[in-house]
Amino acid sequence: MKKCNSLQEVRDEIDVLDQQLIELISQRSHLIRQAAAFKDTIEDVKAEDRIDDVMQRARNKAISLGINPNMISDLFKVMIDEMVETEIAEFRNSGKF
Ligand SMILES: C=C(O[C@@H]1C=C(C(=O)O)C=C[C@H]1O)C(=O)O
Repeated sequence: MKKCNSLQEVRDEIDVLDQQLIELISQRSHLIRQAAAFKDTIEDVKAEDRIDDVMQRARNKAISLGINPNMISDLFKVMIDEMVETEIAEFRNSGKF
């Protein structure tokens, strides 16, 4: 991680990372929509076991990086809840439901 020499430099670095985070979340969101095409039921769309795996992997990664796993769980919960809703809408629009 880069060592910054001023508050402005810190903020500039944060601003760049925030944009990258949003771009990654956007890419994730587009992938989630594609998943609907490979599913047959609403239970498949929700895939609770897969959510548990994703959450556990995210928590483990947070712990390995020394950041609070509960913060990551909270962020992922908001993100996944929203994305599953989007996938359900995509699934319904596909006419399979
Ligand atoms: C993308 C999927 O669909 C849903 C979205 C998930 C996610 O946001 O990671 C995980 C499981 C499903 O609830 C999937 O089944 O992999």
